[in-house]
Amino acid sequence: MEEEPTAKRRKSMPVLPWMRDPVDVSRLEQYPIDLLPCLDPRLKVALKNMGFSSLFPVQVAVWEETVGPGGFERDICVNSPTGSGKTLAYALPIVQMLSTRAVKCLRALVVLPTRDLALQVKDVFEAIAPAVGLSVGLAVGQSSIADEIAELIKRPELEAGICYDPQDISPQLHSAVDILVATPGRLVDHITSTKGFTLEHLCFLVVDETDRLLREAYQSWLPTVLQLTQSYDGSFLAPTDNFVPFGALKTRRRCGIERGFKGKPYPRLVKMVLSATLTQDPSKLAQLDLHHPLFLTTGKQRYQLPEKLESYKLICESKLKPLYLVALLRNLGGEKCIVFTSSVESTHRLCTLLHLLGDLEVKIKEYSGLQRQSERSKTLKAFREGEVQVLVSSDAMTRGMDVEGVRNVINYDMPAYVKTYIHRAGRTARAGQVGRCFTLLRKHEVKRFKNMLQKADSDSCPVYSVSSSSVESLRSIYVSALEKLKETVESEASRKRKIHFKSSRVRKEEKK
Ligand SMILES: Nc1ncnc2c1ncn2[C@@H]1O[C@H](COP(=O)(O)OP(=O)(O)OP(=O)(O)O)[C@@H](O)[C@H]1O
Repeated sequence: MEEEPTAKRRKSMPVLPWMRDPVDVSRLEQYPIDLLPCLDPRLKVALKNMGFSSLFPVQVAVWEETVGPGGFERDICVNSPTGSGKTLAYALPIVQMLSTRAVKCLRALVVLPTRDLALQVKDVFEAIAPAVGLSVGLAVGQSSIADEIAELIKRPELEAGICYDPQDISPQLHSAVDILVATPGRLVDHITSTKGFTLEHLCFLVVDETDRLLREAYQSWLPTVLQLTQSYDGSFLAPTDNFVPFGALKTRRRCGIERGFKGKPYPRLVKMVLSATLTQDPSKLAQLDLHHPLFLTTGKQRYQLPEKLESYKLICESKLKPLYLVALLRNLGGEKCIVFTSSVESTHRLCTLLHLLGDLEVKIKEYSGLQRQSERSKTLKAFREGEVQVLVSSDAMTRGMDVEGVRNVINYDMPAYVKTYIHRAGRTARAGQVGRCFTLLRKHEVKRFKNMLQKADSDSCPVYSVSSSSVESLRSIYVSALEKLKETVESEASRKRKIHFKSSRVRKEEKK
């Protein structure tokens, strides 16, 4: 669940000086890839193969401040709406910078809060990095640690029949990847126990979904990474050694307006932190130990919804809420849709109930933190491929997920915080596409919802109505579906109790 500072804390919280003078990304236009200065032609081809012909504004802004005239002089903090293309905004400059590397070693680390997100980001790197001979690895615990190590570490070829002392071969172990996409837990596992795994050559650290990652300590992954990458040896690839014409790209960073910056050496480790709801809390940001950060944001408001998102509210009778949902889903006529609930339990209950109501001609699946990863991945794949049209999801899954063709998001339960609204709604209307977000409200929630939307710079949220006859027509099957739901939930609970009892008995017997 997203959390927000209370109004009192928000008022008293000072904004860091560098956050008061941001670069406004909304003033930039898309930029044709063909004209982008300094872009390796092989990457141009890779981007075209992805179907991209121009860079989005946030990607142009980051390019300007990194590969472009900004020259990676400062760490980059990006606060830009969901679906605005933040992944490529950091992936492209990193791959461009590493494209000239001579020796393979781990130079870029991207950390994400969940495995599904990490897989998604790895796919973006995979679409461009191989074009310039770079390899990308994944450390998320999807496979066994041994398999992961085999992918990440290159072992020397040893002669058969000879016994080697593992201590002797350790120095000859090398990274098999240039870029690593990781979740914090598995990253720490590799740091602490994988022979040959080292961050000593790291040039780029990306903390995506920063506010979410900073909220949870995850085995102190951040202090550990920072400690291992602190010493400066001057080996950073300063991009400004060769003069390059930047055309229309410009930066104000070279004007020397930043006090105390001139003459500072390049940091060996460049950090890029990004979110659609970047924290402004100084104590949280301090954990990142940013080097002269540059803040890139969109517009004046702290939170921004995608430009082509339409928000609607659907006011329902409390007891008949599921029927309003069914009526709404019928109206959407099989368009891809994500339904968000407030907890993993209600996700499961709602999904079961929708199946019991059995009135919809769409395939509905549950997607929540209560399920095994393999099950979740299977569901997500089916949703991506269009075999499943409706995903009933818990909040744990809201952030970052990029599924093509999601036209609608439904908040079955009203989100508690504006940040949650932003991340949920942001699963649609991505990359400049249109999308709709419906929020089911009980009468007493209407005012709170209105106040919440104002924080997201959105005043427009018309009422969406479903016909009362379509709700009424479902009443008769609803009563029996509710009874069946009760039975199903009880039998699942008793099955779980039995499994729990059996496994604790086995454990006790093993101890004897
Ligand atoms: N230059 C581009 N041209 C066309 N499509 C693009 C471009 N860059 C990114 N996209 C597409 O835009 C979509 C959103 O990108 P991405 O997932 O990086 O957004 P995001 O800003 O990280 O969103 P979130 O905050 O929800 O994580 C993706 O489907 C991606 O393929």
